[in-house]
Amino acid sequence: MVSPLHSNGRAELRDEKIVTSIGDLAPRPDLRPELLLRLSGKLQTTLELQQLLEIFFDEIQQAILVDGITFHHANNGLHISQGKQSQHSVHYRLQTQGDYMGDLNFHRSTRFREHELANIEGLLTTLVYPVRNALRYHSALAAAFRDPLTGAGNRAALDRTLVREIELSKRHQHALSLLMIDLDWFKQINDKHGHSCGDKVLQQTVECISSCIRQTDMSFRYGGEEFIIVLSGASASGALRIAERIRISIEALRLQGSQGDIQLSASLGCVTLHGDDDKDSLLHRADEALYAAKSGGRNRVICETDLHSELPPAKAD
Ligand SMILES: Nc1nc2c(ncn2[C@@H]2O[C@H](COP(=O)(O)OP(=O)(O)OP(=O)(O)O)[C@@H](O)[C@H]2O)c(=O)[nH]1
Repeated sequence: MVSPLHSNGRAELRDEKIVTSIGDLAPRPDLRPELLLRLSGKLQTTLELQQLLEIFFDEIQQAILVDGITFHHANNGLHISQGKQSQHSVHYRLQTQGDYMGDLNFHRSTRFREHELANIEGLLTTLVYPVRNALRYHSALAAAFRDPLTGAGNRAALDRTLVREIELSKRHQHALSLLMIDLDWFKQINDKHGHSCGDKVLQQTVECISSCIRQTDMSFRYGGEEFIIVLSGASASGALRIAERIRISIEALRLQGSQGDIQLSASLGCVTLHGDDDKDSLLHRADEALYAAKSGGRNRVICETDLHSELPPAKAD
């Protein structure tokens, strides 16, 4: 059912309604049937949420003047806006058969009138199922790029991200750093406490890493107990600070295994993009730095600059 909730007296004036299904909201007489038909047809041409809302925003202008719309999905962090956000807004929660499908706000500099709200609701009936299909498509796509055990990005996601971030970094001349992280003596944890305990350690490691980085930084599972962090905008010194923070946090984890406490530590390689780098050369240098951290005693961070400073000085002729 549609249940209005009015709240006035704040900077943003909001009305709130819930759209539960197409059946709840019958199209109103002052919406031309051909408009609804065309809108429905256009909304079926894409599964991309961004494009869907673009089409919706453009088309509804023929029935009602709206300055902007914003869509927000609390569970998967989606936030999309079209047009501009004005002082007045009306808010709808979209759901079908109990499935939450996001929140949609309509914005305007003047308050919406009753018959306009009725029109918006009529228009919304065309959007409910296309949004549901787009959300399912989005989830399927996200799952294809996620490691199912830890929720970190998988190798395919890493490849795509690195190619994109390297290109952006070169185009906009901002720094890009990468950390390669490998848990120390992980085989012994599996051997002593069992494989499922090892799995939990991997999950907690990813949680720990996520708590040390920004939401915009990206973490990936590179191999069994090996992870990559892509730090967009981070210089070598910034990346080193983050790497140390991760190393200390992993060492501080208190984990209980089937055979007693687990003392965890990790080794990290830290590299920063050079002008002539591509994805493979960057990963190769990170791997070298990580190898040096392992052979240097583990539970440490090695930067590529450390590697070079260890090289013997060039011989004078
Ligand atoms: N539980 C669990 N173990 C895994 C998974 N993937 C890989 N492994 C294990 O990770 C272990 C990696 O062992 P090694 O490569 O010898 O590395 P390590 O014991 O950490 O030693 P160093 O890296 O040299 O410090 C192997 O025993 C793999 O079976 C997984 O998804 N779950």
